Amino acid sequence: MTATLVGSGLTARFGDREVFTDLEVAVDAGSITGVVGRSGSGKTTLLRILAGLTEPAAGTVEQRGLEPRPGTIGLLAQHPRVVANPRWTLRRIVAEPAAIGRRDCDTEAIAARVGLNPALLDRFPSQVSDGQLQRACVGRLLVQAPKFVLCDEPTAMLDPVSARAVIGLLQELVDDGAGMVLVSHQRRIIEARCDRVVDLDAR
Ligand SMILES: Nc1ncnc2c1ncn2[C@@H]1O[C@H](COP(=O)(O)OP(=O)(O)OP(=O)(O)O)[C@@H](O)[C@H]1O
Repeated sequence: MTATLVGSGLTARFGDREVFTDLEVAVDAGSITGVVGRSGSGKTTLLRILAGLTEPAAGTVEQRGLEPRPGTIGLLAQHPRVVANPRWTLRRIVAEPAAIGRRDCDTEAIAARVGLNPALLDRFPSQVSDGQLQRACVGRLLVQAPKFVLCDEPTAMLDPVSARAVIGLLQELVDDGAGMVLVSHQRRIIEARCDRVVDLDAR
């Protein structure tokens, strides 16, 4: 059975404001579901609900065809600095999922795979650029190897070369069988990469 992450009848509400109502979203293993919509339409809120970080006002999120276990969902944020622990070196950020699972991790090899100079692994987030930090976060995802990856504008902070590299690495995760939800304002990326698209403006 193909593993699928499914959100059914999702409603998000903050105070009196309903951000979206009765939304259906699904992503199968090995495919990409794009999420588009104007600023404030609820893209980040939807990812947070799918990740279990925000409770929906109505609706359910389920992982079908999978044994529930920690680490099945990975997140890649728009602003890596907001999510990266400032007191951890990039080495620890990259290797932490392996440490949690008591697995070995060849951090240098991961750094090479994501195009991060291994000399940067012993620096802290404040000592590297946004692009370098985002590459470390992608390396962490490669170590985590989640079944589903939720990406919130993962290239918004990056120059075009780094952006292409990050998209290529994310595509590798999908080619290896992960299901991905990709929020992007770049219609070109959405049209080229996504198997399904949820348009929060078309509702
Ligand atoms: N914790 C919160 N409390 C109150 N309102 C919130 C909260 N989080 C989000 N909102 C509101 O919900 C709406 C959707 O926000 P969200 O960040 O999901 O939009 P978005 O589509 O990701 O926007 P952008 O493209 O600008 O990142 C916005 O009006 C926002 O102000």
